[in-house]
Order: sequence, then structure tokens, then C-alpha cells
Amino acid sequence: GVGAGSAAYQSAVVTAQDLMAGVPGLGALAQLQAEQLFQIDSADFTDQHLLQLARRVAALCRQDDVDAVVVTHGTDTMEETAYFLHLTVPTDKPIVLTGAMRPGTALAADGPANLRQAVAVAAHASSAGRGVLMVMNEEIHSGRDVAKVHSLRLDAFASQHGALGLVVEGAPRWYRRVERPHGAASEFDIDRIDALPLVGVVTSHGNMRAEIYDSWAALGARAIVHAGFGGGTVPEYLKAPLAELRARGVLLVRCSRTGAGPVVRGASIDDDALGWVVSDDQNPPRARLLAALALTRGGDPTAVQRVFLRY
Ligand SMILES: NC(=O)C[C@H](N)C(=O)O
Repeated sequence: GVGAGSAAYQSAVVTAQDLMAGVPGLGALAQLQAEQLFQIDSADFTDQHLLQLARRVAALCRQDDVDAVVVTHGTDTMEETAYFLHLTVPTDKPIVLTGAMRPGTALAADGPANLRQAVAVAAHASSAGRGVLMVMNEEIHSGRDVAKVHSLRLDAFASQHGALGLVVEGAPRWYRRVERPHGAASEFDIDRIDALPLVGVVTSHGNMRAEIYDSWAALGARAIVHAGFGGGTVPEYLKAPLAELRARGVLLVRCSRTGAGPVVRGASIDDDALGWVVSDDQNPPRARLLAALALTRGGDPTAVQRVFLRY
């Protein structure tokens, strides 16, 4: 059952309005208005949901009577949504994502405290202009860097370059900023994006098969994120088939399956000759989104590489 444990649960059963009602004192932090865009497990997010959510958040941020937006979201794909909003919603107003690792029925559910902290951060003047934020477990992370790194623990989220700050006594305390562009400084604007080009991810393991990449190409993928070993390695036996993809107009983005650390262009692999792109330090799911955004502006590998080194 879904009683005291945290591994078994039913997701997306409580409405936004009821989530808010379950947090004592929330109304004292800010004037709140709830809106229910979807009520789904975040595993069920498609690009359609992502585009619809980003458009709605952007529209809300344009309203004079809205100072900030809090998005409650399942934790499984929260990092993808956070990154997408970070790059495509042109605003300085705080956008804060939060969720729960334990179901509301658990003995020590974390959702209410997380929501309370997310609202406190969103309502605080110091939170503006920092890009999209994720508040979980008393930490404030950047949508650029944060990833779910544990399946169950309350401290399931981590940023490879560290959190931006902490929630201390109900207020944000900041320690760093992200250096890369976001919000209005980003060249991507959700109101000028009709659809996202198809991009697939293939994760490396021993004994790979080139046909998996071909399947993505056959589906019409314009780019494939190769989540390679370590520094984005491509096995010797895959080099020829993957080089052929380029001739079919499919871009290969070399990324690391480790989920952290940069992939260095030209290191051991002649990316210039192959027309390949490296992801810099982006993890595979976020590299998929950034590749798709870059491809909305054209498919030239040099231009896509510039995007990966800039954001
Ligand atoms: N509620 C959660 O955090 C887990 C759930 N599978 C989701 O991501 O929607």
C-alpha cells in the first residue's frame, strides 16, 4: 500500500489548490492563486506538455499582477522542465519548481515543507534575475545544473557545481549565481517556438548496437545525444556507423553518461572532421533539450556547438 513507505505511491492525485490548503501559514507568505495546468505523473511529460507549460508561465510572467510563479512538479523529470523554462521564458521574475520525494500519505511527507520554502523563495525580492530555481529539501538549485541523483532519499537533488543557496529560517540565503545566460538574455523565446525537433538519447554500455542510432534517424531525429562513457567516448566499432549519420544529416552530440563534467571537443576524437558536437557539461536529458532548441535555429554543427558552449 501507499501508507508509510515512500517507494509505492499514487502520483498526481491532489490538486494544486488542495496542495496549498495542506500547508499551514502559506497564505501569510504571499498572495497566492492556484492554477491546474496538468495533473500527471512527471514521467508522462512530453514535449507538448513542456511547450504548453512554458507558454503559460511566460504569459503569467508578463502580467503586472504576478510577481513570481511556483510550479509543483513530479520529481522524475523536474530537471528537464526547470532547464527548459530557464532557457525559454524571458523574464527576471522568480520561477520556482518544487515537488516531493515522499507521498503525502507518508509519516514525514516532505511536500508541504518544500512547497512552503518554494513560495518563500519565490516571494523574496532577492530571488529575481537568477534564472529558474528549484527548491527541494532546504536547498535552492539552478535549473541549469540540478539533477535527480537518488531514487528515494529526501536529498535526491544535486547540482554538479553546487547549490545556489539554502533556505534558512524561511528565507533564501545565496552563495553563488549561474554564469551562463538565461531568461531574457537567452536567444530562445517560448513565444517564437512552435515545436521542438525530434532528438533522441542513446546511453552507452558494453556491447552496443549501431542499429539503435539508425532507429532514431529513421524516426526523423535531427540529432542524437550519445551518452558516452566518461568523457563522451565512442567505441571503435561504432565510429564508422555514427560517422555515416552525419551524411544523413543527423547531428551527433557527444555527452557523458556520468551526468557531470565537461566533454572536451577534439579530445581523442576529431569532432571537427566528423561534424560532431560536444555537450560541454550538460547531462543527457538536458542535452536533448538544448540540442532541440539549437535546432530550431538551424542545423549547422558550428552553430549548435556555439549554443552548447554558451548555455
Ligand atoms: N511525485 C514524484 O516525485 C514522483 C513521480 N513519479 C513524478 O515524478 O511525478
